[in-house]
Amino acid sequence: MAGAFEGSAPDYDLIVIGAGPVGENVADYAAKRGIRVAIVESELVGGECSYWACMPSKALLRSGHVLRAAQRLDGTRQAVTGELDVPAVLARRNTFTSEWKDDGQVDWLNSAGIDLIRGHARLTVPRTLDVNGRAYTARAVAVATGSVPVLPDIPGLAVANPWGTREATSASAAPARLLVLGGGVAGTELATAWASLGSDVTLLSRGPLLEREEPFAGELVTKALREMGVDVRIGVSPTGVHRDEAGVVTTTLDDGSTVVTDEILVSTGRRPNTLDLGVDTVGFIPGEKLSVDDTMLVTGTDWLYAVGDVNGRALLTHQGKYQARAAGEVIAARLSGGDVHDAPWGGHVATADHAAVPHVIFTDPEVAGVGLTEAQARARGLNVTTVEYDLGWVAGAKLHADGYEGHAKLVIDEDRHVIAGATFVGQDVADLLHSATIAIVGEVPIDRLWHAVPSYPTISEVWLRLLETYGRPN
Ligand SMILES: Cc1cc2nc3c(=O)[nH]c(=O)nc-3n(C[C@H](O)[C@H](O)[C@H](O)COP(=O)(O)OP(=O)(O)OC[C@H]3O[C@@H](n4cnc5c(N)ncnc54)[C@H](O)[C@@H]3O)c2cc1C
Ligand SMILES: NC(=O)c1ccc[n+]([C@@H]2O[C@H](COP(=O)([O-])OP(=O)(O)OC[C@H]3O[C@@H](n4cnc5c(N)ncnc54)[C@H](O)[C@@H]3O)[C@@H](O)[C@H]2O)c1
Repeated sequence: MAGAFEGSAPDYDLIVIGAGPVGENVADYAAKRGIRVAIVESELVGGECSYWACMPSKALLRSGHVLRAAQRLDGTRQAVTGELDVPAVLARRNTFTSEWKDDGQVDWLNSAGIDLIRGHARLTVPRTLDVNGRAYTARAVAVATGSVPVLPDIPGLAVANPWGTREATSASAAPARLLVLGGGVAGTELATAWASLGSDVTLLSRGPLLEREEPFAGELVTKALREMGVDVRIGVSPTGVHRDEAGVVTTTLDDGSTVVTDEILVSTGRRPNTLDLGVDTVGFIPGEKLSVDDTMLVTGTDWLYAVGDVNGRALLTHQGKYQARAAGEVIAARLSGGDVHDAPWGGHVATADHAAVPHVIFTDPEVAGVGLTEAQARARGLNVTTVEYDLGWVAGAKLHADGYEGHAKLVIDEDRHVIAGATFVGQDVADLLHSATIAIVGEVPIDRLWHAVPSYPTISEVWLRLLETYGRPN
């Protein structure tokens, strides 16, 4: 491999482009194996998740969740009679973003022995990239540049100065009226957050909410949002947007109606961040994802890796970090001539991306899913049975909230007699999800699950109820 540098030593063994959660983990896991690593970052070390996505959005959501949970309990309801203190919630959110400063993350890079190069990186020739006009060489390069929001082509939208998810997670005050465009994960979470913080929210969705989930998830979230006062409009799309001189935004819909708000949030999906990255030099179309194998090696190369949102496999921090652990270690192993464990479920592959991607949507109720929905399983041709149970009938759930509303569903692969997918919707179900992830990744036979006894009285007793609904083995 040294021949690629015409006799001169490369600057690094590995250069990672993008110091989001994923890039940081690629660098860390590679550096721990003793190779020389640098990371390039054009904005803040810590990436989207830390400053404009996961952390601030969850901080914005949490206070409303806690207040409503208290209001659902007789006895506690009487003790909690006020409204949220919005400036205090926003100030608490700011602490979770470290006030949008990355000093702590930079200290961690230093302590991990990873060099930081500030600037925008572009691939130029194999194993070489340009940052601020200087060429850096490495034996391997890992791209972890994340994703960027998609702005739909709606007349007037771009010039109406819309909010993206960055503005919606970092705003310093609640707009009096907010229109949210897009009924996916970000749209439903941010509609919940800003409605909790006092905004008068209208949520527009061209299809059912959360359509990649089991249908009951979107139905329960729609009902709950409406009960919170959100005007959820399904099956409509904007035909035009106009912001007047006073800053008021008027959005015209295809049913002829108009919505007047102070801000419009666009949360209509994201695309891989590859537009200005030089990916054409490795045969990819700028703006499209970098396709990879299960070790995150980019198709058609033997030195370039793509990890996290940028490879399009799962736009989630924890799943990207899982890929990063595998990629960091396999890069180090390949560069140092070590053993490579790339068989399915080996230490150097992200096999779970295909079978068990856990995700939690922090609406109220929470939506927690892993593996395949029934529709996805049937589309893959699996021979499946499903079982469902009303979480409101579980004693542990009744203790969490008076009139608890929630639902659970398992998708069972009958040929392998294991769980292929699980979905839980309800208050406080997020931490229940990992039990299902373990059952799917561990391919635990259904019959054996009868020996995994949930504690009484917890929400996890829904596992027993689901098994009883499915039927006890002979
Ligand atoms: C509103 C919102 C809420 C979310 N909430 C959750 C959640 O609760 N849980 C969850 O798991 N996921 C959540 N996500 C998804 C999560 O944010 C992403 O999956 C995660 O940030 C991806 O990490 P990454 O490291 O791949 O990319 P990013 O976090 O986007 O980091 C990429 C980094 O690369 C840098 N960069 C880009 N191009 C270059 C370049 N050419 N040169 C140098 N640096 C460059 C960027 O500045 C950035 O710092 C949320 C997303 C949004 C939008
Ligand atoms: N809790 C979490 O883990 C969390 C939270 C937020 C975001 N995320 C991640 O970020 C990713 C992006 O989130 P997102 O909500 O932006 O995307 P998404 O794909 O979840 O939802 C986008 C929504 O916008 C709609 N849409 C797309 N184009 C449209 C158009 N032209 N007009 C009207 N509606 C349109 C889609 O039908 C969909 O309902 C998600 O895939 C998710 O992985 C995760």
